[in-house]
Amino acid sequence: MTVVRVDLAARGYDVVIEAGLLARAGAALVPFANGRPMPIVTDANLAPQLAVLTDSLAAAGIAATPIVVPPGEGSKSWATLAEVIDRLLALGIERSDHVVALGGGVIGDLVGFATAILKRGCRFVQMPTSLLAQVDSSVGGKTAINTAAGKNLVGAFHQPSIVLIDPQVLDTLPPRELRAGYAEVVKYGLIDDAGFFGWCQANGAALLAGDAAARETAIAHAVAAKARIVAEDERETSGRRALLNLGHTFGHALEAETGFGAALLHGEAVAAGMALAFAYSAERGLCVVSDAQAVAAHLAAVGLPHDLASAGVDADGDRLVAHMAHDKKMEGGTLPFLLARGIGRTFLDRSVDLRDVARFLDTQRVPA
Ligand SMILES: NC(=O)c1ccc[n+]([C@@H]2O[C@H](COP(=O)([O-])OP(=O)(O)OC[C@H]3O[C@@H](n4cnc5c(N)ncnc54)[C@H](O)[C@@H]3O)[C@@H](O)[C@H]2O)c1
Ligand SMILES: O=C(O)C(=O)C[C@@H](O)[C@H](O)[C@H](O)COP(=O)(O)O
Ligand SMILES: [Zn+2]
Repeated sequence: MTVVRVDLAARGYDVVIEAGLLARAGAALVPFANGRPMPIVTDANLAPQLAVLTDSLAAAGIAATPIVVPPGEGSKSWATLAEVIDRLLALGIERSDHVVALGGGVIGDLVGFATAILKRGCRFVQMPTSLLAQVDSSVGGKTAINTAAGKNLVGAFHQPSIVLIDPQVLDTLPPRELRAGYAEVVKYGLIDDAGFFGWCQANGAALLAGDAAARETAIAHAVAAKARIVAEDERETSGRRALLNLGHTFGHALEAETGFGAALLHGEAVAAGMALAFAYSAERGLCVVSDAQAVAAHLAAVGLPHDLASAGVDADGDRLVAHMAHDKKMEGGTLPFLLARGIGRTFLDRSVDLRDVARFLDTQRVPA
């Protein structure tokens, strides 16, 4: 078992990583139970995992009330948020109650936001079941839904009380989803840890082929890295946490362009976005071309999008930049951009002109 502490004083919490934890989660959840049935929000693809969890809770003397929403990014919506909140209110939820988020990043972001605003703040537990959620979204307290104007535009910082990660549940995750989550693993190397990018180059294929040791190493490494960054800059005010947004300004624009859905998953968009951020950094003379090539080559080698064409996007630069207008990093009309001086040397560049980003994107475009 690995335990990583997210050190946020009164809002601090443990992230527990242990193979087989789902079946033992009931005992771990006893301190968070209140004598009434514990609500578990999950999606319809996770029926087997929900059954294991409810059995484990029952063995610990805790009844459960499942709330099942449709799978996919579409559930990060006003409609599903309202449905979840109404169900929780109907259950008579109190502020000190815990709601379990059992699922991928969609469930974690949705439940985190629902509990942030219910009665001005109820508690929640993250039980991430996708690689992306285990290495990134379950830790750090960013919660949100999407709106017609863009990605994650309505949300709150709301930390969970505990994060329970069972790497074994990844055995049933579809390969495409595993790959998408792997993009956020690679991100940690590109941000500030060139050695870990080297680890990814050496072990990424094994991880994606199901190597349990490789995936546990990646999860523990990613969680520890994210916990450190979040502890330094919980609310993304100093610029430190913004590093976790590498590839996301491009990526969110690609997600918006493709309709926030199965055409391009979040992790896939981030993969293409990171490759574009490195290509743009190389074009601006900030990093050597061979670093940008190494990033794109690794993403391509594991089957992830690594440019506009492989992301399935042929929109022009102006159109993609228009999607960036709502980016939450926007300050006084300018958008600080995550660029890189090399692998493991990401920084926030406040001198980027969005017209130049549009021009760059046009150079990357391969018209159909
Ligand atoms: N809050 C944050 O810090 C943060 C960080 C990264 C991403 N995100 C958000 O996370 C979301 C993406 O998360 P995701 O990639 O987990 O998507 P997701 O929640 O849609 O899960 C991916 C798919 O895999 C299925 N699934 C999940 N676990 C499974 C399992 N063990 N076995 C079988 N199927 C399983 C789900 O039903 C879904 O169809 C995006 O909305 C993104 O914006 C948030
Ligand atoms: O935790 C963070 O901080 C991140 O930026 C992690 C990202 O992987 C994640 O996709 C996040 O939701 C993006 O945040 P946003 O502020 O750009 O909506
Ligand atoms: Zn992300």
